Amino acid sequence: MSDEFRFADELGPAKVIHVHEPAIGLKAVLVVDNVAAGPAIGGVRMAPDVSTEECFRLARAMTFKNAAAGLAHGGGKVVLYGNPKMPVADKERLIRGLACALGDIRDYIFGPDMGTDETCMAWVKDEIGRAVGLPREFGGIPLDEIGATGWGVANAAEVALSYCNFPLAGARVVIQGYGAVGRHAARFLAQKGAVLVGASDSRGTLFDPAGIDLAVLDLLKADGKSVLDYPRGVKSGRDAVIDLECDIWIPAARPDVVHEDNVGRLKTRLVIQGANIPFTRAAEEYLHHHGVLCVPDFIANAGGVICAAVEYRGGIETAALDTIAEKVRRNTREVLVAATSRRLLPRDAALELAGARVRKAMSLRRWRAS
Ligand SMILES: NC(=O)C1=CN([C@@H]2O[C@H](COP(=O)(O)OP(=O)(O)OC[C@H]3O[C@@H](n4cnc5c(N)ncnc54)[C@H](OP(=O)(O)O)[C@@H]3O)[C@@H](O)[C@H]2O)C=CC1
Ligand SMILES: O=C(O)CCC(=O)C(=O)O
Repeated sequence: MSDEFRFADELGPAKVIHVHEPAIGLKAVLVVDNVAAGPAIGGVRMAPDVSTEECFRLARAMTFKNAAAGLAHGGGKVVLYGNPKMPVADKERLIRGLACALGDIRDYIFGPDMGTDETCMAWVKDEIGRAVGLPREFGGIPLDEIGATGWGVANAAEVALSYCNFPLAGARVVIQGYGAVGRHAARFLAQKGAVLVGASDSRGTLFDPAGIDLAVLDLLKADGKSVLDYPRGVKSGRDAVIDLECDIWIPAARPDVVHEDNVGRLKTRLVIQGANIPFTRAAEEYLHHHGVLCVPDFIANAGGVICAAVEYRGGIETAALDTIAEKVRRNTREVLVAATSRRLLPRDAALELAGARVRKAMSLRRWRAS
């Protein structure tokens, strides 16, 4: 029993489901963490090296994110083993197979995450009638296409800057993981006068202190190319993104990229976490003690799931963007006020805020763990 319940604590997880269909090479894990506030929403992450532990940690982050945002949803996540860039017919077969396997788990609502997008969600909706982050043609709000999470990240950055000693206009930004979250965060920050000086992807890092032309980089990425194909700047390995000097550093890729052994290399003044669980606690503590403000993931990157919740209730894109700005700004302010006035790690202030809401929701349910 101890192995199956190795992640169990007073909040969850409610269900851990292992999906295996050898006939189509389908291997996946669903973690439904906590459903006190309502059915869990959280994306499907497709990558070759995911794990059950990563899935649990991401599902827990969704529990806190959804509670902090005041959504009528608990937290969950799916990891799907495979290369997200596989031929589209193979990917469609896997996603449709996954949807069918989990069709009866009604307390989980599918959404997009790394390696999946609105097209994948359309396949899920077609199979089981239950998905968010859908294409417009299905009446959805395509959250990655409109940059819902990047919009929230940019709003969090604006609020956080009132706790830093520099303006957004002219601020040098570095993005680790120039994908759906990263490129839109760069776009919204650039609209406010910030300058993208560095960006990385799975293949390497680009640095151009003169400022990267977002339109040129976006075209390259849309064409399946790398930041390394950008015509100017200095190119290096993907890990080098940690060393780039900047004012705002935004992780927007995989977990635990910054940890106690490399955090000392960061040369920045503000971190806004676009990715889920991108820094270890030890790294956040290090930054805190060195005066670098770090806005935690489940506060800063809630834009995507807020958009998904608005879509789920039949709302429209402008309502989603307004709701994201309002909720992310309010939560960022609340967390930073608590953190500065009580000298807390911002993550601890955020956990207090979200944890209290989860526990309150649990206390109102018949079945509760505490
Ligand atoms: N999409 C959303 O709305 C939300 C996403 N998030 C989180 O944001 C993060 C990014 O998600 P999303 O933008 O959707 O994902 P995407 O797949 O769209 O983009 C991920 C980016 O990270 C790069 N990347 C992948 N692996 C690595 C690596 N090992 N080192 C460096 N870069 C890497 C990819 O490179 P390449 O282009 O070469 O593939 C790509 O540029 C994830 O943590 C996700 O959970 C959080 C909230 C909502
Ligand atoms: O895509 C969704 O439904 C929710 C977004 C998500 O998974 C996340 O916030 O990490």
